[in-house]
Amino acid sequence: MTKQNVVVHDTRAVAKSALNMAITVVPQSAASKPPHPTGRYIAISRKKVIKKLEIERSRINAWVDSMRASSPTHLRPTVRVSVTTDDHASWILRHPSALRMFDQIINSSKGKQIVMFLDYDGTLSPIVDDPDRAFMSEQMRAAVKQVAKYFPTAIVSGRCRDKVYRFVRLAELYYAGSHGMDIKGPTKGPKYRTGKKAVIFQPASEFLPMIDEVYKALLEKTKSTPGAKVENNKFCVSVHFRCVDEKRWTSLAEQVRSVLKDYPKLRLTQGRKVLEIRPTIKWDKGKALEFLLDSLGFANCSDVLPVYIGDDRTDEDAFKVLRDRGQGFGILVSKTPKDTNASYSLREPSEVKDFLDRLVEWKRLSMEELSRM
Ligand SMILES: O=P(O)(O)OC[C@H]1O[C@H](O[C@H]2O[C@H](CO)[C@@H](O)[C@H](O)[C@H]2O)[C@H](O)[C@@H](O)[C@@H]1O
Repeated sequence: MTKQNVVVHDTRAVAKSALNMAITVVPQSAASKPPHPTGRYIAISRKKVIKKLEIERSRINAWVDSMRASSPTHLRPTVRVSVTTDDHASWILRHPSALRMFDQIINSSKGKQIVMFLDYDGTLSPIVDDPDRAFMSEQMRAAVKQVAKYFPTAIVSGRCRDKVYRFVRLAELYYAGSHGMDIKGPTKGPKYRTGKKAVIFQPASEFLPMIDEVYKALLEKTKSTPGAKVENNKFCVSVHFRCVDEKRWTSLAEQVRSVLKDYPKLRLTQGRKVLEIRPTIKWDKGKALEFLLDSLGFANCSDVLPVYIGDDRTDEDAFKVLRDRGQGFGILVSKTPKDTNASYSLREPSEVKDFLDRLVEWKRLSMEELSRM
């Protein structure tokens, strides 16, 4: 016998076994027999199992590498100057400042209803070490409140909806928490075109017990890593790397992966020094944006201009939806060049506030003008 095969009992178990290495090894002769009529089984070679493990490992390394690359401590000063000068100049040509292009943006809104979508962390509030202390300023709250007076406005966040509501505290907004998997309409304010009462939508509710379980398992698994923080976002979980010594990032990512191997219905995505665990359902911030437009009565309408402002990879799903629809535009909040589907850029939350203030001022003046006619 020169070769052995691995026999497992369905495709989901294949993935599970590949990660656990809890595999049944049988001789080639047995594995090559046709499947038993009552039990489904497939054979995979040891080579394939090893390949899967290698893929997993390189995925972990890729996450950690990209987190490192975006960490300012890893940019050598000499490199930083030359790279940012050239790259930034050409990037900004492709994604000009939304403040500088304000008049152009406003011109494209003629005859259309602007609908505002705002991410929370890094967009309305500055990034801080402690996720529980990511407060928005009173000035930003006032700006968002004014925006919501004139335009339907939604907060779309990876946070759990209740938590983001506690930070924002404005009842007149739509809130899409857990990356859009928990949507609720405003308890006050206009109902726009639909005339519907408050919207509630939770496409991943069946995952609640699983998310709770994985949250507890992650807490337990990562408690040996100083600085690691696990945040329960109701329909998803965040594992924070920000306060963890970079030397431990790979082992923390492996801890996360080792918990996840038992949950094939969950997947991992990456944000700003955070790994996010969420259901494999086809739902993201882009789908949430489309759902909200439909709920507001703007499905298949050409007289609507959705504007989405966000800073994170997960916001790219929404930027892409707008780009694909050829309707409205995304604004990326970033000081450094990044691959993005957004049309415009803003450097930081203070510029987001300036943009919102200008939008409100423009709307107020144009309404005054209309009333004088
Ligand atoms: O969609 P968002 O509203 O941008 O939420 C994405 C994640 O944001 C939070 O983490 C980020 O902000 C923290 C506070 O500034 C920071 O400490 C962390 O490093 C960032 O990744 C939030 O805590 C996560 O749960 C969200 O998934």
